[in-house]
Amino acid sequence: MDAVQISELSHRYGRTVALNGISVTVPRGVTALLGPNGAGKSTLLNLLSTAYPIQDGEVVVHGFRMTATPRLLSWQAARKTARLRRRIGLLPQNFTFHPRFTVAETLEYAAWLRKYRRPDLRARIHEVLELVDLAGTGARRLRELSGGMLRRVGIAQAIVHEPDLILLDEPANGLDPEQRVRLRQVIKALPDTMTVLVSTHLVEDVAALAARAVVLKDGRVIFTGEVPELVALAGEPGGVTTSDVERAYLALMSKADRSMMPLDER
Ligand SMILES: Nc1ncnc2c1ncn2[C@@H]1O[C@H](COP(=O)(O)OP(=O)(O)OP(=O)(O)O)[C@@H](O)[C@H]1O
Repeated sequence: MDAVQISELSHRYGRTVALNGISVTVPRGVTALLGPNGAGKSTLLNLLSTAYPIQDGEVVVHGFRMTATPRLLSWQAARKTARLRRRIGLLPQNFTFHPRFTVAETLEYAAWLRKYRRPDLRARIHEVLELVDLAGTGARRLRELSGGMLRRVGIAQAIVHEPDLILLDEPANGLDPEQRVRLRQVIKALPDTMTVLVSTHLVEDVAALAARAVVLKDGRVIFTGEVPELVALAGEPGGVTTSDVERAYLALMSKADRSMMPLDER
């Protein structure tokens, strides 16, 4: 059974329909969540992370079922959400922590927030810093770090409590090319027991880091499957280089645009 199962999930902000009844499954490993601005990527990640309550539809994350709950949460539902939250790690789009915190303090705080208690927390932090290519930086203050390093601290705080599901919202946004490459290497090296969903609007991220992709447009899923299947949609057999994926992505977008036009204008 796939790690994450999403059924008929919808989300509105007032009159804006951000997600329009999407159904999709996500297996373990790295999946790219691709789509243009406003497609609904952040909304989906916020719903999966339990940051937003579910309005309509259902999500099952590693065996935990989440559905719309009445405004007045029962204490059992609140406890269930709190338990699930400990199994999830989120790097939001605007991740910040206190600039005077050291890297190690930031991770200790993130672990405490998730009620992750281990007598050997220091050893876990050491292990995580190695994983994100920040070994030896535990005593440095966040304000001294570069943007790329901060982003890797962001990934470290998302995985320190050994979650099953990691949600990374546009982690490479605004980084220079070298830092982007480094960040992708870190994401690719995450343990394959984890389910990692990485949102991006950069097609090059997909070719470089994910085996699978989910493509969203206007709150709908317009593709889900292996990256080579996405490339094959462009009608050309072959590799999964950035330009292959880019061609396929553009073909998919224009096909989706056509399918939303009145019939006589296609
Ligand atoms: N808090 C909000 N209030 C009102 N509308 C919102 C809010 N957040 C998102 N939206 C709208 O919902 C739709 C989906 O937005 P969302 O941020 O999920 O898309 P996205 O794919 O993450 O876009 P981006 O790549 O720009 O972050 C957009 O039309 C957006 O304007």
